[in-house]
Amino acid sequence: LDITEEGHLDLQLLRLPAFSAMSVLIVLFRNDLRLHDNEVLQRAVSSAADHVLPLYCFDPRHFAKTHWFGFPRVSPLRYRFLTQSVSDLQKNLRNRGSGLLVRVGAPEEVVPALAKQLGGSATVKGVHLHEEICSEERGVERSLASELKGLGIPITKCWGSTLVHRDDLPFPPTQLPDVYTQFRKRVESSCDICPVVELPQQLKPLPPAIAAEEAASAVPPASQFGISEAPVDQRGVLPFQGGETAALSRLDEYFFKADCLKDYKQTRNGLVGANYSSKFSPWLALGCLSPRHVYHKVKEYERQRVANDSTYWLIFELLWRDYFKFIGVKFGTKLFQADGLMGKQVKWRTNRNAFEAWRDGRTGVPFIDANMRELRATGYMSNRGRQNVASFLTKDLTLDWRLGAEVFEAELLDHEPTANYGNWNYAAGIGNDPREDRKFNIIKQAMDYDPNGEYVKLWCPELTHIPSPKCHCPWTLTPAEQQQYNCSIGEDYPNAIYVDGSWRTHQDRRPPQSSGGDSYYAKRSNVGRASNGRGGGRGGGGQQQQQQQDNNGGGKGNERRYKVRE
Ligand SMILES: Cc1cc2nc3c(=O)[nH]c(=O)nc-3n(C[C@H](O)[C@H](O)[C@H](O)COP(=O)(O)OP(=O)(O)OC[C@H]3O[C@@H](n4cnc5c(N)ncnc54)[C@H](O)[C@@H]3O)c2cc1C
Repeated sequence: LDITEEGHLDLQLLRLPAFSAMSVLIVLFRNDLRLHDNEVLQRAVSSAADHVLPLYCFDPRHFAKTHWFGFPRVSPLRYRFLTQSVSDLQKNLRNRGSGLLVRVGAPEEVVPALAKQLGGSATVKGVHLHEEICSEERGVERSLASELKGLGIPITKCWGSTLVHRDDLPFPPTQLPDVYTQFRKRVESSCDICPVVELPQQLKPLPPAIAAEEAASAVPPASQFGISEAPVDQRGVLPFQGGETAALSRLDEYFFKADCLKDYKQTRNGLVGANYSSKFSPWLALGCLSPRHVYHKVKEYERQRVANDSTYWLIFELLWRDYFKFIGVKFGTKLFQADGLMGKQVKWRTNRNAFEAWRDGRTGVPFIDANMRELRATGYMSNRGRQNVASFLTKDLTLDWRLGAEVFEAELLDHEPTANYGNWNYAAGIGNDPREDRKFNIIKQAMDYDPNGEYVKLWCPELTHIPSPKCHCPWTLTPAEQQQYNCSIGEDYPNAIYVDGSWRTHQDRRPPQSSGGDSYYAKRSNVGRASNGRGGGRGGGGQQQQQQQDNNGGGKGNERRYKVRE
């Protein structure tokens, strides 16, 4: 017999098999793949249950086809990021005396089967999970709840993916303002951000009956879902590694080691390099990083180093993420419909050749091609790039915006249904705020944000010898220039499938100065030195300017500020 120092019989050490007096809570992980700030896990481990069983289901439906056009739903890169995240979670749970059972199947089938295996409601006292927003995920929650009801097992849901808790909103989600600025101001003036939830160092043990299966369980190989191995491209802005461990280390690197947060607002629209923006999005999307944790780290940075426009702006951007999540709550499946949030009927084209040229980075418009090739090769594209390729697809090619959203869904490491489809609604001019309906001048954008052509040449090496700004509009090259720059248009690099009349004025811009001081980054960091103190760069222009700065695209607003500051 195992007797503890106090002389009590230790049932745990006896390793008794599952019996009816033992109680278990199942924690179903979905897009909350972390231990920090995880309320679901915290509630389960502080409950009266003897055992907590963390579970992740690889649901084959996630790896099937996209809804409208039947593209493969998850790219190899996205799959790799997911499996790295699940494996990291498993490792971190094991380090705290727990573990993660990984099974393949739909949660509404896997969880009831597991509950029965453990002894049904006599043993399993509940299933805990984070609540999701969109229709598919909510459908899973409903089916799961109904299956478990049949077994007499309750399901408990928690809200945990936004910075501002849904229950703290100063209005019901159905009355979410249609203008982001109004949402932001009301939230800023009346909401406190919840503190992060702490977990004990030692978690509750797994049910003994499952321990052996858990020890042997691992993420399924990509081939199980017909997904090929992910490529590695050294040109990527960051070697994105899935999981909470990498997420927390990226936060520490960006905020504290490289000290980039103080310049974020000036650098966030850059194109090449790891540190111009946070790159938190892939980890936020899978819940490897909690937005509340990011918020409290910003506050720590502000106390220790500096509080300025940039530190504020990162929270401002996280609120955009929240805004789209609450749009998802308010508008439901409208987010995914051709007519969008506004129910606006637009005659979209579906020209296959044009779409494939866009998707594959062969449009002959370098700024578009570079961005699409980066997405394909790395699973990431900058916000500036996303706005331009989305505008080009919907406003220049007038192709169905859902083609673009589904390509992004398949390929973006950070795909979140609300952020992805919400931003596409705005780009296509069918969102809930008509002021977000903007057409980007692709050549102006390319020349403003990539004045030396560094970005387009990184992803379209065919253009290497063409000086800037001509590298942004190769269709203007004479035959002699094509020969001189070793790039035959139509052979080495595609003919442009579309050239907009409004690009002409920018095509004739003079080449940039060759001094390093002309680069986007140099300009931006000089601007950064000028602003100090929270809100310092904001109040001056009155209501109208503020509205422009709040614009999701930052297109027109940002361009204007950029010029003024120059
Ligand atoms: C057509 C289109 C589709 C998009 N799809 C997604 C998507 O599926 N998932 C996603 O996270 N972002 C999406 N975005 C928003 C934005 O492009 C990315 O969040 C950003 O580029 C991620 O890089 P970062 O983490 O370095 O951003 P940072 O500039 O460092 O911003 C910090 C965080 O704020 C949030 N954020 C910033 N801008 C937005 C925005 N416009 N909408 C929602 N959240 C925002 C993100 O969580 C981001 O990680 C999309 C934008 C467009 C135009």
